[in-house]
Amino acid sequence: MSKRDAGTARHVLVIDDEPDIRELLELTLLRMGLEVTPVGSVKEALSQLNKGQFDLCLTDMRLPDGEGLQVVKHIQSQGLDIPVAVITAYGSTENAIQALKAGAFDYLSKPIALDQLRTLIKSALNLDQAAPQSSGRSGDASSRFLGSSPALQAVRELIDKLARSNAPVYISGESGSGKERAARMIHEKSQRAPKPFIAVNCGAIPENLMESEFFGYKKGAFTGADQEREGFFQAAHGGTLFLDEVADLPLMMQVKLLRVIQEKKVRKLGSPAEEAIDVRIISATHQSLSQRVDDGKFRQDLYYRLNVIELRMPPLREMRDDVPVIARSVLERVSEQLGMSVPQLSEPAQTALMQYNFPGNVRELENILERALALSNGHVIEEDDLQLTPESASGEDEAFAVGSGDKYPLQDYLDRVEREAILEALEKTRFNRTAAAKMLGITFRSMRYRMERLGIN
Ligand SMILES: Nc1ncnc2c1ncn2[C@@H]1O[C@H](COP(=O)(O)OP(=O)(O)OP(=O)(O)O)[C@@H](O)[C@H]1O
Repeated sequence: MSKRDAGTARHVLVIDDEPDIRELLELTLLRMGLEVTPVGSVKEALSQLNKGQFDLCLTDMRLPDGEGLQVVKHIQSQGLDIPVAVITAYGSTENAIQALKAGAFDYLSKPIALDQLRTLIKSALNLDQAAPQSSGRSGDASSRFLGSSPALQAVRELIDKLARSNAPVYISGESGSGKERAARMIHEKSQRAPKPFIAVNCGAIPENLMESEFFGYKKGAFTGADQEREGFFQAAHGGTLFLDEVADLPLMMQVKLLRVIQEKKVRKLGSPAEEAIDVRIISATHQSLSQRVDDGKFRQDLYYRLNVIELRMPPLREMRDDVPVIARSVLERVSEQLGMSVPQLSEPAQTALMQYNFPGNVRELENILERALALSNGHVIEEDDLQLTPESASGEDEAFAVGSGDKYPLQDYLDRVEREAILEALEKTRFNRTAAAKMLGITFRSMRYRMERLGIN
């Protein structure tokens, strides 16, 4: 049917009972050089799926003999490798989310905007890409998750599944547990891999700049806007936008974000026109987002939109057996950077690490090892070089450890107290030195000096 390359045209199954809409869909797809089989019911759809070879399925949600959701579920249960997008009634968020949860690739709301339809089709079939699935980087050590504990295996499996969808993903997990790394992996394993992955720390953008940073602006939109600029959404077009620390978004921005996600359109500041965007949203925070909703700090409607599928990153203490493998890889990387041979971990050092609680997770493990390497003789890392804080070691969390230690010499004792206080503040502020200094009531400069003196990295 395609006028361009009939032999290789991709085949789309279109399911809609309204003749006008079916025709509109069919025409648009044909113009894109695709082959189309239009049907009007769930029954016909299932029978076509059982006998035909399709590259994409586009289904209305409400059909005379059932729901589009049945088609989505059929495709999943039969293990058919076909992306399926659903068409939902205007404003029916529930339906869209239900379909995404059931495994739909994406959704379109009625009335169907043709630019959005085309973008969705291109994204699903990867029509823009010269080499689909060219995500060679997913196997790189830099983007791999090390470890073989059941918790991590489950994460890997879910990442593989999520990479085949366009659904928003919410990644929960403690600070330093690998949330950003997971987001990158989902992107790199997905069809979006050749397009940008834009990571944004929502807590780090001043509130007054947020709108222009996210949506871009036209020249002259405000004083100082001397040239047009793209926002994060435009920059991530075709790819993935990773909203880290999403709980920190101010409420005013939450409303705007929700609108963009719902409409799949953005408007630059100072521009009269909206532009269609095709961006997959992955969000993360170390805080409990549902608690933020309960506290009235996070909009429930946005929470539902973002948290369509949740990926929970396990804390390192739930995967203690993986600590040696991860530690080895960190030591290899750091020693290579320093141009030295890879040091060994002594038995007691390894045991101590495996028993440690790691409030800062893999990132803390990396910091501990980098510091230990500097303190060690360069060949073997001993337990002492690790400088693990006793109150974080497993099983010793009740007592404030410094209190019970030796008070002489006084300087050592005071250093231990100071170190405990600083580490505690750092842990509580997710290793944000500025916030930790504030909590301790000292200046940032003094904080830096004290950390340096005590060898805290
Ligand atoms: N399983 C793993 N194997 C190897 N490295 C890992 C693993 N998990 C995390 N890392 C590494 O740990 C560090 C912290 O990970 P990442 O930045 O993804 O955490 P995060 O949860 O996003 O942290 P934050 O909450 O502070 O933003 C990174 O250097 C990452 O590469």
